Amino acid sequence: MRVESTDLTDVLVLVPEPFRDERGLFTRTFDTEIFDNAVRRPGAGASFLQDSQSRSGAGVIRGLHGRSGRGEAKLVRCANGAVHDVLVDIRRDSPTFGRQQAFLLDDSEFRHLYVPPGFLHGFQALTDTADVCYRIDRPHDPTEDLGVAYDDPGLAIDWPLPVTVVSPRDAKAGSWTQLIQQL
Ligand SMILES: Cc1cn([C@H]2C[C@H](O)[C@@H](COP(=O)(O)OP(=O)(O)O[C@H]3O[C@@H](C)C(=O)[C@@H](O)[C@H]3O)O2)c(=O)[nH]c1=O
Repeated sequence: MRVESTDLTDVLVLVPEPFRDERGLFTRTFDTEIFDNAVRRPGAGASFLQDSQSRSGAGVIRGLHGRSGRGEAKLVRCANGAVHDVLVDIRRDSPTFGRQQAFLLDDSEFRHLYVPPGFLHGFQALTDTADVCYRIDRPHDPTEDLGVAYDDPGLAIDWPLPVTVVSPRDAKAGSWTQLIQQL
């Protein structure tokens, strides 16, 4: 597994190295030792507590979601299909505060994102079926949900496909301006 830095401070891309043969492929999707070395924090990899998977149809957007309090660290990958994944840094003390970056996550390169606490996260499914798997380091708690509208003009995220479906929660999410006032 290779580790790449990104334009966003502390966000990493973990790139597995699949073994391919006539049967298909085998890939290790996570390696605690490599991850702990990359974030320079022994035990960091073992701290992921919940694994989740969502399935979306083409054009679906989920997000932008964040978490209040001490936030949550996340590992995100696309196990089936492809997604356009977007992160926004909401850490006021970060050199990349307010900046966003998009990543293609798919089932051919298997790139993973390591997202530390303090980010908004969202994605759009690019394929008829897109399965996104993610691990978090704190149990899910909806009382800490933060959200910003995926089409907020202050963020002006360039989503690649026409939007097909969003959840009722995401459809009524607040603005980027409102969020930064409450940080
Ligand atoms: C996120 C989550 C949801 N749920 C429940 C709540 C709800 O009834 C149902 C669907 O939840 P949501 O509509 O919030 O799912 P979704 O919109 O897919 O939420 C996810 O979006 C992406 C972008 C993220 O980054 C994730 O952290 C998460 O916020 O599943 C859990 O039980 N555990 C969880 O960890």
